[in-house]
Amino acid sequence: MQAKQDPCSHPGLMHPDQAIPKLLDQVQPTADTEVVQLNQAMGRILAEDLASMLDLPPFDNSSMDGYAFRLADLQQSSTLKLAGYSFAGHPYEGEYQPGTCIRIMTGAPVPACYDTVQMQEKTQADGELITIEAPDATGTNVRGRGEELKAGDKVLVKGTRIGAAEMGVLATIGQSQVRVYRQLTVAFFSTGDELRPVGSDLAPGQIYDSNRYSILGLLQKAGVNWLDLGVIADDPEAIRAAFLEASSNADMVLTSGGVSVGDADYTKQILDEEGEITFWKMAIKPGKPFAFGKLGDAVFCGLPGNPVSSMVTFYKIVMPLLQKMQGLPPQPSLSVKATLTSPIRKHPGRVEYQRAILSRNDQGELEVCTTGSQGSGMLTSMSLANSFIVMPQMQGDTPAGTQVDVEPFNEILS
Ligand SMILES: Nc1nc2c(c(=O)[nH]1)N[C@H]1C(S)=C(S)[C@@H](COP(=O)(O)OP(=O)(O)OC[C@H]3O[C@@H](n4cnc5c(N)ncnc54)[C@H](O)[C@@H]3O)O[C@H]1N2
Ligand code: MOO
Repeated sequence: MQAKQDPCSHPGLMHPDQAIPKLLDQVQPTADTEVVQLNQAMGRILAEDLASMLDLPPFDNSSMDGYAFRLADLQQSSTLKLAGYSFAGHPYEGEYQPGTCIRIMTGAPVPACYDTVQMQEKTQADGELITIEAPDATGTNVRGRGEELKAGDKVLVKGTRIGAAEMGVLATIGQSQVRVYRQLTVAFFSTGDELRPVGSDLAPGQIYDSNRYSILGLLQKAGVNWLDLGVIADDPEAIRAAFLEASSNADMVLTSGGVSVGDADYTKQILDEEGEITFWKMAIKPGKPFAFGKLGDAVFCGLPGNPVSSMVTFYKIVMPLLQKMQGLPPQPSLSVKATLTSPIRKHPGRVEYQRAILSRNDQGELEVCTTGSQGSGMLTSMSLANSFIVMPQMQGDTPAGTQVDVEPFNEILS
């Protein structure tokens, strides 16, 4: 017997694997760059390849507190005479005398006349006489100049998002400032007469506007500037005015609500009049009604009003668009297989992103269960989740015990 189709699906809906590349073709990376000080560079995207100006490390140095010496000298006697000191920042500058060693600290330069370091715990000091347990090989405990990188080697490539490690790497190669892509601005607002801002009282039939806050959180994680235009009433002229203000101040205009077929769903209509609508509706659940287009020079994304739908469409569609516009290369989404521990009810017709909890069982195997009810208005299903179970478009009901595809939330959602 044929499984019952998703009643909200119909044959015109495009699979996200087809639709997302088409949408990506319609946006371009920003060409604008600027130079920022390194302490302002966190989260920004590198606009140039960077080569090291230095060998790394820049000089031979000790990886241990101990003594530096010539390994060959230990063949005559395991006791060497202390000739001086090399501390980090204070190199030893004396001449080499056979049968000598120097006291050396971690990170201090190993003078060219010595080739090996022994850690303090494998030595014995008696005044200026140091008895050393011979290490296995010449060069032990010496971090050689250039062993990590040679001057001129490429260190970071254009399109890298600068995270904590990159901040440190840039400092290591002496970069006090860095050229990055211009930070994008996203203007956003919610539409709906039922929406009230937090901090106000609710009259019958009203709810708090939550989408603006989840979207704000996502935009902050995405590393863009944002312009919050608040809640706009279900009024064509108010929406038109908001569109114009948003599009003249931003690279992307993001709205939530009003993209379906209801009597007060004006977003698509005004977009059609003021700009261009190039795409609407995708075979995904939640998030089927998603509007895409152009508004002046800005890219327009109209997210569905249901709170989970707006987050899922942001994550699956808006995020890759923003990443491309910011100058990032395509970011692959990671997927793992896990065993479903509770059954899933699903109609064939749309790819479903079921909010889920991925964990390891006592045997160390990955297992996954949904967060429970999957209504697209139930935002707690997102806050409880650490992953999506991705159910293929034509999949129907699925029993516990099945291996399913799971996408753990990336840094944008966690
Ligand atoms: N006849 C049809 N009706 C609906 C369809 C359909 O295909 N045919 N699709 C449904 C699906 S799927 C979705 S998703 C929604 C999307 O509708 P809209 O984008 O027009 O959103 P609204 O109608 O404005 O709101 C939907 C829902 O979400 C609540 N909402 C809206 N904005 C916010 C906000 N900022 N914070 C919190 N909650 C918000 C709103 O009160 C509604 O409950 O359409 C279905 N209908
Ligand atoms: O696509 Mo809607 O987002 O199912 O609720």
